[in-house]
Amino acid sequence: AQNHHQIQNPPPTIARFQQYLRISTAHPDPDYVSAINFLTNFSHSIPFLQSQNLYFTPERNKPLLLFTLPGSDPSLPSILLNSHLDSVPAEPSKWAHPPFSAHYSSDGKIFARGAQDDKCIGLQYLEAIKGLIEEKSFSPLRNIHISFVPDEEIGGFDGMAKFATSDEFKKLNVGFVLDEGQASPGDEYRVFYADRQPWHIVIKAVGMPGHGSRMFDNGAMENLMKSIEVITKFRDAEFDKVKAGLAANSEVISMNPVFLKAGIPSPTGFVMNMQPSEAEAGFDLRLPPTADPDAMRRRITEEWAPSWRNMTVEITAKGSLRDYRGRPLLTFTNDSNPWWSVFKQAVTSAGGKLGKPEILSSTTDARFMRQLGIPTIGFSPMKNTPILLHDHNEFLKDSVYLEGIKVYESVIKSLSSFTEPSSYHAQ
Ligand code: MET
Ligand SMILES: [Zn+2]
Ligand SMILES: [Zn+2]
Repeated sequence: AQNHHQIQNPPPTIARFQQYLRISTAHPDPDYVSAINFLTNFSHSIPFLQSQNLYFTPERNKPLLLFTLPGSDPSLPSILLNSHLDSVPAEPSKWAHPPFSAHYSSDGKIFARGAQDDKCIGLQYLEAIKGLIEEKSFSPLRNIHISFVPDEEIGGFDGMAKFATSDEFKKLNVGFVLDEGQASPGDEYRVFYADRQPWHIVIKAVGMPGHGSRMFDNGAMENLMKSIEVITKFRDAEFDKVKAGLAANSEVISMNPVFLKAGIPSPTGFVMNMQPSEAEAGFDLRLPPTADPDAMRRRITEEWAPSWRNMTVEITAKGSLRDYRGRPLLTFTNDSNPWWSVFKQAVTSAGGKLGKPEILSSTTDARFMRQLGIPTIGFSPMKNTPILLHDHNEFLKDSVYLEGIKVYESVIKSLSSFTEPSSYHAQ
Protein backbone atom coordinates (compact mmCIF):
# COMPACT_ATOMS: atom_id res chain seq x y z
CA ALA A 1 0.00 0.00 0.00
CA GLN A 2 1.17 3.50 -0.78
CA ASN A 3 2.02 5.82 2.01
CA HIS A 4 0.03 9.00 1.55
CA HIS A 5 1.06 11.11 4.48
CA GLN A 6 2.12 14.66 3.88
CA ILE A 7 5.70 15.61 2.98
CA GLN A 8 6.71 18.17 5.59
CA ASN A 9 9.73 20.01 4.18
CA PRO A 10 9.23 20.49 0.47
CA PRO A 11 11.92 22.19 -1.64
CA PRO A 12 11.32 25.96 -2.09
CA THR A 13 9.94 25.63 -5.65
CA ILE A 14 7.29 23.16 -4.53
CA ALA A 15 6.55 25.16 -1.38
CA ARG A 16 5.88 28.22 -3.54
CA PHE A 17 3.50 26.24 -5.73
CA GLN A 18 1.67 25.06 -2.59
CA GLN A 19 1.42 28.64 -1.32
CA TYR A 20 -0.17 29.84 -4.55
CA LEU A 21 -2.60 26.90 -4.53
CA ARG A 22 -3.65 27.66 -0.95
CA ILE A 23 -5.06 31.03 -1.98
CA SER A 24 -8.64 30.32 -2.98
CA THR A 25 -9.39 32.06 -6.24
CA ALA A 26 -12.40 29.82 -6.83
CA HIS A 27 -15.67 31.28 -8.04
CA PRO A 28 -18.02 32.71 -6.98
CA ASP A 29 -15.71 34.68 -4.63
CA PRO A 30 -12.13 34.57 -5.92
CA ASP A 31 -9.50 36.23 -3.69
CA TYR A 32 -7.64 38.01 -6.48
CA VAL A 33 -5.93 40.47 -4.12
CA SER A 34 -4.14 37.77 -2.12
CA ALA A 35 -3.10 35.93 -5.27
CA ILE A 36 -1.67 39.11 -6.79
CA ASN A 37 0.12 40.03 -3.56
CA PHE A 38 1.70 36.60 -3.42
CA LEU A 39 2.88 36.72 -7.04
CA THR A 40 4.17 40.27 -6.72
CA ASN A 41 6.13 39.37 -3.58
CA PHE A 42 7.69 36.41 -5.32
CA SER A 43 8.59 38.57 -8.31
CA HIS A 44 10.74 40.78 -6.05
CA SER A 45 13.23 37.89 -5.96
CA ILE A 46 13.54 38.00 -9.76
CA PRO A 47 15.93 40.72 -10.97
CA PHE A 48 14.84 43.07 -13.81
CA LEU A 49 11.20 41.92 -13.72
CA GLN A 50 8.76 44.85 -13.72
CA SER A 51 5.16 44.58 -12.63
CA GLN A 52 1.93 46.54 -12.93
CA ASN A 53 -1.68 46.05 -11.88
CA LEU A 54 -4.32 46.87 -14.47
CA TYR A 55 -8.03 47.40 -13.81
CA PHE A 56 -10.72 47.22 -16.46
CA THR A 57 -13.88 47.41 -14.32
CA PRO A 58 -15.10 50.64 -12.66
CA GLU A 59 -15.18 48.85 -9.26
CA ARG A 60 -11.51 47.88 -9.72
CA ASN A 61 -12.41 44.49 -8.25
CA LYS A 62 -10.97 42.39 -11.06
CA PRO A 63 -7.25 43.15 -11.14
CA LEU A 64 -4.95 41.91 -13.85
CA LEU A 65 -1.27 41.44 -13.02
CA LEU A 66 1.25 42.06 -15.78
CA PHE A 67 4.98 41.38 -15.54
CA THR A 68 7.51 42.51 -18.10
CA LEU A 69 11.09 41.44 -18.63
CA PRO A 70 12.58 43.99 -21.01
CA GLY A 71 14.50 42.69 -24.01
CA SER A 72 17.47 44.35 -25.67
CA ASP A 73 15.44 45.22 -28.79
CA PRO A 74 12.02 46.39 -27.61
CA SER A 75 11.11 47.36 -31.18
CA LEU A 76 10.60 43.67 -32.00
CA PRO A 77 7.16 42.10 -31.39
CA SER A 78 7.02 40.73 -27.85
CA ILE A 79 5.96 37.37 -26.48
CA LEU A 80 3.13 36.98 -23.97
CA LEU A 81 2.76 34.12 -21.50
CA ASN A 82 -0.77 34.04 -20.14
CA SER A 83 -2.53 32.23 -17.29
CA HIS A 84 -5.72 32.90 -15.37
CA LEU A 85 -5.90 33.64 -11.64
CA ASP A 86 -9.32 32.12 -11.03
CA SER A 87 -10.55 28.57 -10.81
CA VAL A 88 -13.84 26.73 -10.77
CA PRO A 89 -15.29 25.83 -7.35
CA ALA A 90 -14.60 22.54 -5.57
CA GLU A 91 -16.82 20.34 -3.39
CA PRO A 92 -14.53 19.71 -0.38
CA SER A 93 -16.55 16.75 0.92
CA LYS A 94 -15.84 14.84 -2.31
CA TRP A 95 -12.05 15.30 -2.11
CA ALA A 96 -9.52 13.04 -0.41
CA HIS A 97 -7.67 16.17 0.83
CA PRO A 98 -9.10 19.67 1.30
CA PRO A 99 -8.97 21.38 -2.14
CA PHE A 100 -7.16 24.47 -0.86
CA SER A 101 -4.65 22.69 1.40
CA ALA A 102 -2.23 21.73 -1.41
CA HIS A 103 -1.61 18.41 0.34
CA TYR A 104 1.78 17.02 -0.76
CA SER A 105 1.59 13.25 -0.55
CA SER A 106 4.66 11.07 -0.11
CA ASP A 107 4.30 9.82 -3.69
CA GLY A 108 4.87 13.37 -4.92
CA LYS A 109 1.31 14.47 -5.76
CA ILE A 110 0.16 17.97 -4.92
CA PHE A 111 -3.62 18.01 -4.53
CA ALA A 112 -5.47 21.29 -5.07
CA ARG A 113 -8.11 23.00 -7.11
CA GLY A 114 -6.12 24.83 -9.77
CA ALA A 115 -3.11 22.46 -9.66
CA GLN A 116 -3.68 21.66 -13.37
CA ASP A 117 -6.05 24.48 -14.35
CA ASP A 118 -4.04 26.57 -14.39
CA LYS A 119 -1.94 27.80 -11.47
CA CYS A 120 0.85 25.43 -12.50
CA ILE A 121 1.68 27.31 -15.69
CA GLY A 122 1.47 30.79 -14.15
CA LEU A 123 4.08 30.01 -11.55
CA GLN A 124 6.17 27.87 -13.94
CA TYR A 125 6.53 30.92 -16.22
CA LEU A 126 7.94 32.94 -13.30
CA GLU A 127 10.16 30.08 -12.05
CA ALA A 128 11.55 29.64 -15.56
CA ILE A 129 12.39 33.34 -15.86
CA LYS A 130 14.03 33.22 -12.42
CA GLY A 131 16.05 30.17 -13.42
CA LEU A 132 17.19 31.75 -16.68
CA ILE A 133 18.25 35.00 -15.03
CA GLU A 134 20.14 33.16 -12.30
CA GLU A 135 22.03 31.22 -14.99
CA LYS A 136 23.33 34.65 -16.14
CA SER A 137 23.72 33.61 -19.79
CA PHE A 138 20.23 34.87 -20.55
CA SER A 139 19.81 38.04 -22.59
CA PRO A 140 16.39 38.23 -24.25
CA LEU A 141 16.10 40.23 -27.43
CA ARG A 142 12.35 40.64 -27.25
CA ASN A 143 10.25 41.91 -24.38
CA ILE A 144 8.65 39.07 -22.43
CA HIS A 145 5.26 39.73 -20.82
CA ILE A 146 3.56 37.48 -18.30
CA SER A 147 -0.13 38.11 -17.61
CA PHE A 148 -2.28 36.80 -14.75
CA VAL A 149 -5.88 37.51 -15.68
CA PRO A 150 -9.17 37.28 -13.75
CA ASP A 151 -12.47 35.64 -14.68
CA GLU A 152 -11.42 33.15 -17.40
CA GLU A 153 -13.69 30.50 -15.93
CA ILE A 154 -16.75 32.74 -16.24
CA GLY A 155 -16.05 33.78 -19.83
CA GLY A 156 -13.18 36.25 -19.52
CA PHE A 157 -15.35 39.23 -20.43
CA ASP A 158 -14.05 41.44 -17.58
CA GLY A 159 -10.57 39.94 -17.92
CA MET A 160 -8.72 39.01 -21.09
CA ALA A 161 -11.50 40.31 -23.37
CA LYS A 162 -11.07 43.84 -22.02
CA PHE A 163 -7.27 43.59 -21.77
CA ALA A 164 -6.88 42.39 -25.38
CA THR A 165 -8.84 45.35 -26.71
CA SER A 166 -7.11 47.94 -24.46
CA ASP A 167 -4.50 50.56 -25.33
CA GLU A 168 -2.18 48.94 -22.79
CA PHE A 169 -2.31 45.71 -24.77
CA LYS A 170 -1.73 47.45 -28.09
CA LYS A 171 1.41 49.07 -26.68
CA LEU A 172 2.83 45.63 -25.84
CA ASN A 173 3.07 44.85 -29.57
CA VAL A 174 2.51 41.14 -28.93
CA GLY A 175 3.75 38.83 -31.67
CA PHE A 176 3.12 35.41 -30.13
CA VAL A 177 1.18 34.05 -27.14
CA LEU A 178 1.33 30.91 -25.02
CA ASP A 179 -1.84 30.17 -23.05
CA GLU A 180 -3.16 27.15 -21.16
CA GLY A 181 -3.61 23.67 -22.62
CA GLN A 182 -4.51 20.39 -20.97
CA ALA A 183 -2.80 17.44 -19.27
CA SER A 184 -1.69 14.46 -21.32
CA PRO A 185 -2.17 10.91 -19.97
CA GLY A 186 0.59 9.72 -22.32
CA ASP A 187 4.24 10.47 -22.88
CA GLU A 188 3.77 13.39 -25.29
CA TYR A 189 2.79 16.91 -24.35
CA ARG A 190 -0.49 18.06 -25.85
CA VAL A 191 -0.63 21.26 -27.84
CA PHE A 192 -3.67 23.21 -29.09
CA TYR A 193 -4.06 25.47 -32.11
CA ALA A 194 -7.73 26.38 -31.63
CA ASP A 195 -10.63 26.28 -29.15
CA ARG A 196 -14.26 25.48 -29.72
CA GLN A 197 -16.54 28.48 -29.34
CA PRO A 198 -19.43 28.34 -26.88
CA TRP A 199 -23.01 29.32 -27.67
CA HIS A 200 -25.69 29.39 -24.99
CA ILE A 201 -29.06 28.49 -26.45
CA VAL A 202 -32.43 28.94 -24.76
CA ILE A 203 -35.43 27.55 -26.59
CA LYS A 204 -38.91 28.63 -25.50
CA ALA A 205 -42.26 27.22 -26.43
CA VAL A 206 -45.72 28.61 -25.82
CA GLY A 207 -48.89 26.67 -26.46
CA MET A 208 -52.43 25.89 -25.55
CA PRO A 209 -53.01 25.38 -21.85
CA GLY A 210 -55.61 22.90 -20.74
CA HIS A 211 -56.75 20.14 -18.46
CA GLY A 212 -54.11 17.52 -17.67
CA SER A 213 -56.39 14.81 -18.94
CA ARG A 214 -57.00 16.25 -22.41
CA MET A 215 -55.10 15.21 -25.51
CA PHE A 216 -54.74 18.16 -27.88
CA ASP A 217 -52.19 19.48 -30.36
CA ASN A 218 -49.88 22.46 -29.92
CA GLY A 219 -49.33 22.41 -26.14
CA ALA A 220 -46.14 24.16 -24.95
CA MET A 221 -44.60 20.99 -23.51
CA GLU A 222 -45.46 18.99 -26.57
CA ASN A 223 -43.92 21.65 -28.81
CA LEU A 224 -40.73 21.69 -26.73
CA MET A 225 -40.51 17.90 -26.65
CA LYS A 226 -40.72 17.79 -30.45
CA SER A 227 -37.72 20.12 -30.58
CA ILE A 228 -35.83 18.01 -28.09
CA GLU A 229 -36.33 14.97 -30.33
CA VAL A 230 -34.87 16.83 -33.31
CA ILE A 231 -31.97 18.16 -31.24
CA THR A 232 -31.24 14.70 -29.84
CA LYS A 233 -30.98 13.29 -33.38
CA PHE A 234 -28.48 16.00 -34.29
CA ARG A 235 -26.50 15.35 -31.09
CA ASP A 236 -26.44 11.60 -31.76
CA ALA A 237 -25.22 12.14 -35.33
CA GLU A 238 -22.34 14.32 -34.11
CA PHE A 239 -21.46 11.92 -31.29
CA ASP A 240 -21.60 8.93 -33.68
CA LYS A 241 -18.75 10.47 -35.71
CA VAL A 242 -16.66 10.46 -32.52
CA LYS A 243 -17.68 6.93 -31.56
CA ALA A 244 -16.84 5.69 -35.07
CA GLY A 245 -13.38 7.22 -34.75
CA LEU A 246 -13.96 9.66 -37.63
CA ALA A 247 -13.42 12.77 -35.54
CA ALA A 248 -12.06 13.83 -32.17
CA ASN A 249 -14.48 15.07 -29.56
CA SER A 250 -13.32 18.61 -30.17
CA GLU A 251 -13.83 18.37 -33.95
CA VAL A 252 -17.62 17.96 -33.86
CA ILE A 253 -20.38 20.25 -32.64
CA SER A 254 -21.38 19.34 -29.09
CA MET A 255 -24.87 20.12 -27.86
CA ASN A 256 -25.76 19.29 -24.28
CA PRO A 257 -28.92 20.14 -22.33
CA VAL A 258 -28.12 22.12 -19.18
CA PHE A 259 -31.59 23.07 -17.91
CA LEU A 260 -35.29 22.43 -18.34
CA LYS A 261 -37.91 24.85 -17.03
CA ALA A 262 -41.65 24.27 -17.18
CA GLY A 263 -44.68 23.51 -15.07
CA ILE A 264 -46.95 25.44 -12.75
CA PRO A 265 -45.41 25.47 -9.25
CA SER A 266 -47.46 24.46 -6.24
CA PRO A 267 -46.47 24.34 -2.53
CA THR A 268 -45.82 20.61 -2.89
CA GLY A 269 -44.01 20.70 -6.23
CA PHE A 270 -45.97 21.19 -9.42
CA VAL A 271 -49.63 21.30 -10.31
CA MET A 272 -50.20 17.91 -11.86
CA ASN A 273 -53.51 18.31 -13.67
CA MET A 274 -52.74 21.39 -15.77
CA GLN A 275 -50.74 21.51 -18.98
CA PRO A 276 -48.53 24.63 -18.85
CA SER A 277 -48.67 27.37 -21.47
CA GLU A 278 -44.88 27.95 -21.46
CA ALA A 279 -41.81 25.70 -21.42
CA GLU A 280 -38.12 26.25 -22.04
CA ALA A 281 -34.81 24.40 -22.28
CA GLY A 282 -31.17 25.57 -22.20
CA PHE A 283 -28.24 24.07 -24.09
CA ASP A 284 -24.44 24.44 -24.10
CA LEU A 285 -23.31 24.25 -27.71
CA ARG A 286 -19.64 24.24 -28.78
CA LEU A 287 -18.57 24.87 -32.35
CA PRO A 288 -15.21 23.88 -33.82
CA PRO A 289 -13.45 26.67 -35.73
CA THR A 290 -14.43 25.30 -39.13
CA ALA A 291 -18.16 25.14 -38.40
CA ASP A 292 -20.48 27.33 -40.46
CA PRO A 293 -22.18 29.64 -37.95
CA ASP A 294 -24.83 30.85 -40.42
CA ALA A 295 -25.87 27.32 -41.30
CA MET A 296 -26.02 26.51 -37.58
CA ARG A 297 -28.19 29.52 -36.84
CA ARG A 298 -30.54 28.56 -39.67
CA ARG A 299 -30.80 25.01 -38.39
CA ILE A 300 -31.57 26.26 -34.88
CA THR A 301 -34.24 28.75 -35.91
CA GLU A 302 -35.85 26.62 -38.63
CA GLU A 303 -35.62 23.10 -37.19
CA TRP A 304 -35.12 23.44 -33.44
CA ALA A 305 -37.31 26.44 -32.70
CA PRO A 306 -39.67 26.90 -35.67
CA SER A 307 -42.00 29.86 -35.29
CA TRP A 308 -44.81 27.82 -36.88
CA ARG A 309 -44.64 25.64 -33.76
CA ASN A 310 -44.93 28.73 -31.52
CA MET A 311 -41.27 28.62 -30.56
CA THR A 312 -38.61 31.25 -30.09
CA VAL A 313 -34.89 30.97 -29.46
CA GLU A 314 -32.19 33.10 -27.90
CA ILE A 315 -28.69 32.35 -29.15
CA THR A 316 -25.86 33.96 -27.18
CA ALA A 317 -22.46 33.52 -28.79
CA LYS A 318 -19.79 33.60 -26.06
CA GLY A 319 -17.05 33.66 -28.63
CA SER A 320 -16.72 34.39 -32.31
CA LEU A 321 -15.68 31.89 -34.98
CA ARG A 322 -13.85 34.43 -37.10
CA ASP A 323 -11.09 36.91 -36.42
CA TYR A 324 -11.31 40.60 -37.23
CA ARG A 325 -10.49 39.85 -40.87
CA GLY A 326 -13.10 37.12 -41.16
CA ARG A 327 -10.65 34.22 -40.90
CA PRO A 328 -11.20 31.13 -38.72
CA LEU A 329 -9.82 31.46 -35.19
CA LEU A 330 -6.87 29.12 -35.49
CA THR A 331 -3.12 29.31 -35.25
CA PHE A 332 -1.06 27.60 -37.92
CA THR A 333 1.13 24.75 -36.70
CA ASN A 334 3.27 24.34 -39.79
CA ASP A 335 6.26 26.05 -41.38
CA SER A 336 4.12 29.00 -42.46
CA ASN A 337 4.20 30.08 -38.81
CA PRO A 338 7.84 30.59 -37.82
CA TRP A 339 6.90 30.94 -34.13
CA TRP A 340 5.56 27.40 -34.23
CA SER A 341 8.84 25.99 -35.49
CA VAL A 342 10.81 27.80 -32.81
CA PHE A 343 8.41 26.65 -30.10
CA LYS A 344 8.46 23.04 -31.26
CA GLN A 345 12.24 22.95 -31.54
CA ALA A 346 12.59 24.39 -28.03
CA VAL A 347 10.31 21.75 -26.50
CA THR A 348 12.24 19.02 -28.30
CA SER A 349 15.63 20.29 -27.21
CA ALA A 350 14.40 20.24 -23.58
CA GLY A 351 13.73 16.53 -24.04
CA GLY A 352 9.99 16.88 -24.57
CA LYS A 353 7.84 15.42 -27.33
CA LEU A 354 4.80 17.17 -28.76
CA GLY A 355 1.69 15.27 -29.81
CA LYS A 356 -0.23 16.11 -32.96
CA PRO A 357 -1.68 19.63 -32.61
CA GLU A 358 -5.32 19.50 -31.51
CA ILE A 359 -8.43 21.61 -31.16
CA LEU A 360 -9.33 22.10 -27.50
CA SER A 361 -12.79 20.75 -26.57
CA SER A 362 -13.49 23.61 -24.21
CA THR A 363 -12.78 27.31 -24.47
CA THR A 364 -10.00 29.55 -23.16
CA ASP A 365 -8.90 33.18 -23.23
CA ALA A 366 -6.72 32.33 -26.24
CA ARG A 367 -9.73 33.19 -28.40
CA PHE A 368 -9.38 36.90 -27.60
CA MET A 369 -5.79 36.99 -28.92
CA ARG A 370 -6.60 34.85 -31.96
CA GLN A 371 -9.45 37.30 -32.61
CA LEU A 372 -6.74 39.96 -33.10
CA GLY A 373 -4.88 37.67 -35.51
CA ILE A 374 -2.09 36.97 -32.99
CA PRO A 375 -0.75 33.40 -33.20
CA THR A 376 -1.60 31.70 -29.90
CA ILE A 377 -0.77 28.18 -28.76
CA GLY A 378 -2.43 26.33 -25.88
CA PHE A 379 0.20 24.43 -23.90
CA SER A 380 0.38 23.18 -20.31
CA PRO A 381 3.43 20.91 -20.01
CA MET A 382 1.89 18.00 -18.09
CA LYS A 383 2.60 14.51 -19.40
CA ASN A 384 1.82 11.12 -17.85
CA THR A 385 -0.87 12.96 -15.94
CA PRO A 386 -4.59 12.14 -15.76
CA ILE A 387 -6.87 14.93 -17.05
CA LEU A 388 -8.42 16.31 -13.86
CA LEU A 389 -9.39 19.89 -14.69
CA HIS A 390 -12.76 20.79 -13.09
CA ASP A 391 -12.75 17.31 -11.47
CA HIS A 392 -12.49 16.15 -7.86
CA ASN A 393 -8.97 15.43 -6.48
CA GLU A 394 -7.19 17.56 -9.09
CA PHE A 395 -3.46 17.03 -8.61
CA LEU A 396 -0.08 17.46 -10.26
CA LYS A 397 3.09 15.51 -9.53
CA ASP A 398 6.14 17.39 -8.27
CA SER A 399 8.39 15.83 -10.94
CA VAL A 400 5.99 16.86 -13.74
CA TYR A 401 5.80 20.39 -12.37
CA LEU A 402 9.58 20.71 -12.13
CA GLU A 403 10.13 19.26 -15.60
CA GLY A 404 7.62 21.79 -16.95
CA ILE A 405 9.78 24.62 -15.62
CA LYS A 406 12.75 23.26 -17.60
CA VAL A 407 10.60 23.08 -20.74
CA TYR A 408 9.52 26.70 -20.28
CA GLU A 409 13.14 27.79 -19.73
CA SER A 410 13.98 26.37 -23.13
CA VAL A 411 10.85 27.78 -24.80
CA ILE A 412 11.22 31.26 -23.30
CA LYS A 413 14.90 31.40 -24.20
CA SER A 414 14.25 30.42 -27.82
CA LEU A 415 11.19 32.57 -28.40
CA SER A 416 12.69 35.68 -26.83
CA SER A 417 15.96 35.44 -28.73
CA PHE A 418 14.34 34.60 -32.06
CA THR A 419 15.28 37.27 -34.60
CA GLU A 420 12.82 36.58 -37.42
CA PRO A 421 10.24 37.70 -38.37
CA SER A 422 10.35 41.36 -37.41
CA SER A 423 6.59 41.27 -37.62
CA TYR A 424 4.24 38.39 -38.14
CA HIS A 425 1.24 38.40 -40.42
CA ALA A 426 -1.13 35.47 -40.12
CA GLN A 427 -1.98 33.89 -43.45
N1 MET B 1 -13.11 27.71 -19.64
C1 MET B 1 -14.54 27.71 -19.49
C2 MET B 1 -15.21 26.65 -20.35
O1 MET B 1 -14.63 26.10 -21.26
C3 MET B 1 -15.14 29.07 -19.81
C4 MET B 1 -15.03 29.41 -21.23
S1 MET B 1 -15.94 30.78 -21.80
C5 MET B 1 -17.61 30.33 -21.77
O2 MET B 1 -16.36 26.33 -20.10
ZN1 LIG C 1 -8.15 27.08 -17.41
ZN1 LIG D 1 -11.09 25.61 -16.39
